[in-house]
Amino acid sequence: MRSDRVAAALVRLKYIRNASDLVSEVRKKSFRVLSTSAPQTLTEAVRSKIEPMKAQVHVVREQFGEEVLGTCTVNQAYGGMRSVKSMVYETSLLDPEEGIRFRGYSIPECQKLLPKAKPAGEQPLPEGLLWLLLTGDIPTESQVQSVCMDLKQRATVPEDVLHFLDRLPHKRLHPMTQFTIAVNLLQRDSRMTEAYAHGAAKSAYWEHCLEDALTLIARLPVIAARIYRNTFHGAKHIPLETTANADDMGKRLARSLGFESTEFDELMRLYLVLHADHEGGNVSAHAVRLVGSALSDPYLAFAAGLNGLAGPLHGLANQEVLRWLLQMKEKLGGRPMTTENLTELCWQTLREGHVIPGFGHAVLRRTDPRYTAQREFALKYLPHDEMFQLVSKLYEVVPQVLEEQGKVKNPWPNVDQHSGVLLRYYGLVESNFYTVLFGVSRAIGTLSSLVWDRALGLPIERPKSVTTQWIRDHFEKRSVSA
Ligand SMILES: CC(=O)SCCNC(=O)CCNC(=O)[C@H](O)C(C)(C)COP(=O)(O)OP(=O)(O)OC[C@H]1O[C@@H](n2cnc3c(N)ncnc32)[C@H](O)[C@@H]1OP(=O)(O)O
Ligand SMILES: O=C([O-])CC(=O)C(=O)O
Repeated sequence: MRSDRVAAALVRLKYIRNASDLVSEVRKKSFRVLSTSAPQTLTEAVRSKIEPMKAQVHVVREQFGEEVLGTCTVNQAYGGMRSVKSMVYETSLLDPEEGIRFRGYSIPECQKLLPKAKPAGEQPLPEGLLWLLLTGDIPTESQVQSVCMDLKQRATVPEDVLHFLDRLPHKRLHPMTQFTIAVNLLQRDSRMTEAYAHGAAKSAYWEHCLEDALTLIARLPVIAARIYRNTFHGAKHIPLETTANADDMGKRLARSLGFESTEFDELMRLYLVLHADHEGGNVSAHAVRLVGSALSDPYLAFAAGLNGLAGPLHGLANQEVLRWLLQMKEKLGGRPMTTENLTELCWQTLREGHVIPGFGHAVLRRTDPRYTAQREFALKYLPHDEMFQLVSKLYEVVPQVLEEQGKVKNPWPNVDQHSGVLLRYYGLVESNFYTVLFGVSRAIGTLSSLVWDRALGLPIERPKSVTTQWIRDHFEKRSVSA
């Protein structure tokens, strides 16, 4: 009965043609309005999706609201809640075997379908991914151009914030610490916080959140470049004129860091796309969701995500990988990169009680497709690079070592195993900085998702915790009464 009423309402709203369409529409990955004219701005496009999506959520909750989505065993509660299905996150979904899909599209599909830089770009523009994540649609060329222009206009950071960053003790503060300081400083510009203070309606939060998200995403390359040049290049900043004709985020990032090659522009585009989103449960995405659920604005929420990304088991692993690879080369001395020599050095790492960085994953059970995409880039542009050859050889060696060790659930490489050698090849050798680049990209996914959290009016997150004593009492009582 309830679903009949829902169907009738949806027919009235033109989301479906008749009640029998309801079930098939619910099964589709996105709920599209039947007749639309293509919106030109991102805000209009998101707006056009909100009511249909709310209707879809409504239908799903009506139909399946009391079904069990996942269970949580005592071991899972102690074990980082691994594979407990207890969140809904719309922008991407991770399959353990296949890897990430952004709004249903795999990485190779995104590389094929998303618009490229004119005239000869081959990698997808991050602005296109942003449109896809926010709306669920592959954008047209002109839609992507509108996002490029919008972000370019927003890509300025107040002088006093830059000067504050200039005065930080760069040699003593990790670039990720400088990065979170910067994002917190920018928080004073939050439109969402301002709107909340002026009594904005809950139904309008998403739009303020989107405003903040776009401004923050646009500003992050400027901040990243400032930190990079302050920390590693004696505060010699790249003049603004140099980036004036950089019309997309990838190129702007490359140029403001101080790199001039079009190949590096392409690498930055690819990098920003690959690292953007990895469903909702990873540390950075979950931190953004959690903090945002208290209605902390996107700046505060994203700063929390960055702090999570800065951990060595998560985003910082890319820094650790490059260090480990360089140590490995040093330990090899002049010896060749044979299977035997590399196997021995991997065992040495394990015997010292360390993880092998860039291998393993909490969810993936095969080679990360983000690794594969970077490997393809390397095969095209730097096949003879010695460090790439080391990474290639480790692809053969490490999984065997980890299998033999016997405790790792996934012996295959993840995204972080590959990024450093690409950056290093083009001269970005300062591995301490790598996670900042990861953070610039992660904003695209986590903030898109945050906009949807507000659009759907998700409540404050508050799972129930229990104590070890509670678990004992609960299950002991149960076995007595059985
Ligand atoms: C962008 C990203 O965040 S991708 C991940 C980046 N992180 C890394 O590359 C760091 C190296 N990898 C790891 O530490 C892990 O594989 C993680 C953190 C990614 C996943 O952790 P988990 O889900 O707990 O992995 P898993 O269930 O396979 O762990 C089982 C055991 O194998 C160990 N293990 C997992 N990966 C590795 C590895 N690469 N090298 C050595 N041991 C490992 C774990 O430490 C754990 O040991 P313990 O039982 O003594 O505590
Ligand atoms: O999914 C995870 O847990 C970690 C990861 O690869 C990411 O966040 O990119």
